[in-house]
Amino acid sequence: MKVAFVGKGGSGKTTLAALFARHLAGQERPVLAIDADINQHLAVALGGDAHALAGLTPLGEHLPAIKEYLRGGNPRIGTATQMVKTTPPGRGSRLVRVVEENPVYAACVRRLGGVRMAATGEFSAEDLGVACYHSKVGAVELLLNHMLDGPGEYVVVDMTAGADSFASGLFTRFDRTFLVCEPTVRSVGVYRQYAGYARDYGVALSVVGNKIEDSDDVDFLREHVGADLLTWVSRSPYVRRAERGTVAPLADLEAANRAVLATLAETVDGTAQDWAAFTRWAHEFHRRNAAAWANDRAGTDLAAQIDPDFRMGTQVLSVPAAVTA
Ligand SMILES: Nc1ncnc2c1ncn2[C@@H]1O[C@H](COP(=O)(O)OP(=O)(O)OP(=O)(O)O)[C@@H](O)[C@H]1O
Repeated sequence: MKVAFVGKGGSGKTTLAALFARHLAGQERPVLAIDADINQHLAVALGGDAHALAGLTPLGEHLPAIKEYLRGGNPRIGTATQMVKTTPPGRGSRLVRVVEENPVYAACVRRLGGVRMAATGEFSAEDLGVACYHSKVGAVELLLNHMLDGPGEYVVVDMTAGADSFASGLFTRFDRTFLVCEPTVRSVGVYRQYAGYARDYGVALSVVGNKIEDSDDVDFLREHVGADLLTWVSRSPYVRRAERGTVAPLADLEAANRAVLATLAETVDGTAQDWAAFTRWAHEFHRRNAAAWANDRAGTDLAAQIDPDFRMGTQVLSVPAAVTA
């Protein structure tokens, strides 16, 4: 399942993405965290030191080699020792799993705070002008396009702030997008913008309130975000200590905030169950459809016999009223 954290700059995307990835890793679930934020702070939020980012080979700087590998080629990514050693079974689109051995991961993925992570790379002078930062994000988009992630496997992406996160198609690649929202007019303003795009492009969006101090904060979010408000994280002394360089075990996070991480995981898994239900429906539909054709009964209202529609996140997939030629 692919999960994005988006929201206004400083709202807490990186903090919550890191906590969520640590929560999943702590439960031995396969997870890959990716820092696709212009401000690359995920490594430190996971518990890496100030030089942690420097130890990561950036995905964004190896786009051509990653492209070549995913096409079935045998490129050099990172150092020579990290080159793929086997010849692929012919050219064509190569798929990757959340956890596997491949030259892209060997070069670009490192374990930090118990979490496997990769990063697009820092914004640099070359990113100004013609080649913008989003060319770096292209490497993540490509990787996600080729990713086979089943239920129970997670890719957690810390996206760049505000409207910039929908300047590339990456924002449409997620099974669930968590919009981190402080109880402020500006943070809610970013939600409104994002909600419009989410509706237009079928993005499953949930709002996670952050830095909540009292019931007024919750009421404010409820008023402005309505049913999209999934849950909220309180202003946290644990996070404050982490900000000063002490990333303590997740067990030390306040219980209510730990419960929020479980809610996020359940929400993501709920999306997976919806897909599983849809897949079962689709198989049944095709089985009956094939049987109807075999018996020359095309035109029977098979779909209606199974189930009229399937709810998936915020979308309802309408099933055709009748099976016709
Ligand atoms: N629940 C919380 N309680 C206390 N402080 C928090 C909480 N969430 C985030 N913060 C603090 O808010 C600041 C911004 O958080 P963070 O860097 O995660 O935001 P961001 O949205 O990723 O920012 P950017 O847009 O710069 O990438 C940090 O100092 C972080 O420690």
